[in-house]
Amino acid sequence: MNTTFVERKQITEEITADNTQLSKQTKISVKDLNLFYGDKQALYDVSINIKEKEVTALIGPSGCGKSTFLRTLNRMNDLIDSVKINGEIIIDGDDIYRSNDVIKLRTKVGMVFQKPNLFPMSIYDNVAYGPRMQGIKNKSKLNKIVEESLRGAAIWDEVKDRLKSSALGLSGGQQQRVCIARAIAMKPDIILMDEPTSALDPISTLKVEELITTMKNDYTIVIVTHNMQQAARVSDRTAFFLSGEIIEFDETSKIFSMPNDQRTEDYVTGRFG
Ligand SMILES: Nc1ncnc2c1ncn2[C@@H]1O[C@H](COP(=O)(O)OP(=O)(O)OP(=O)(O)O)[C@@H](O)[C@H]1O
Repeated sequence: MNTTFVERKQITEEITADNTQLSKQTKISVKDLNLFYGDKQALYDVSINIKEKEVTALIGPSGCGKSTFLRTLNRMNDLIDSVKINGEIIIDGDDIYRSNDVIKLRTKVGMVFQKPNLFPMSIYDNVAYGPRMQGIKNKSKLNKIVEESLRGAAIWDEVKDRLKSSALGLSGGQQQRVCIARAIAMKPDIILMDEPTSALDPISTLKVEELITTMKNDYTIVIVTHNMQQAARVSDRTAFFLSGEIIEFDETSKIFSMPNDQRTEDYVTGRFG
């Protein structure tokens, strides 16, 4: 078949656009990651590609290394002296353990912890804290960031009339959403969540889950959860960890309905763990 130059150019552009789309999809690429606490190995040859603007759930029994793995993604384990790491974690083309700019990394990769950990200051100051540390002093700029972040965390309407009140006066569920707003205020690309609803009541849990589902339009989210229903409800892909290894990583619907590995099936059906 003879194609004209214009047709060939168009086809090439389409293929390039497709490839760009494909290469854009992996946000975090982890290869052969091993982590040791002193002599004790906690992660074994972990390799995984985490896609952008998706929710990836990390599941597995207690002590299997989910939180340890999550913390490698923004180098939180660097804070522990005995930790040794080898392998590769590439985020947006940068090997994060070869670069020394940990502050930049933690700006790009925000984190929300198990228990709300707001500072004993006003709601406004909690959310404005990070941007102020980055040197933003302009009042109207800060107001805008605080409002956008609280809106982004689906808590604006509940707190807009009490921004100057102590954040610690909020309910646990509200505090956790302000923690999410505080993470959003740093304009991250990736948000890591370590069992973000385990300290919350069922209604607050549902609100945070709804929030996570809408947030994936803007952020890549990696969440550790012990709650199988939660993983099934909020995530696109799920990684099953066991004894420091990833046993299986696939679309969440597959992991929960037709896993490849018997150990995954035993875990998701509650036969162990
Ligand atoms: N700071 C530390 N020093 C030494 N060992 C640690 C440290 N943190 C975790 N470990 C060990 O590493 C292994 C993995 O722990 P990790 O907390 O990552 O597991 P997890 O899957 O997140 O568990 P859980 O679901 O109970 O939170 C465990 O054996 C744990 O005891």
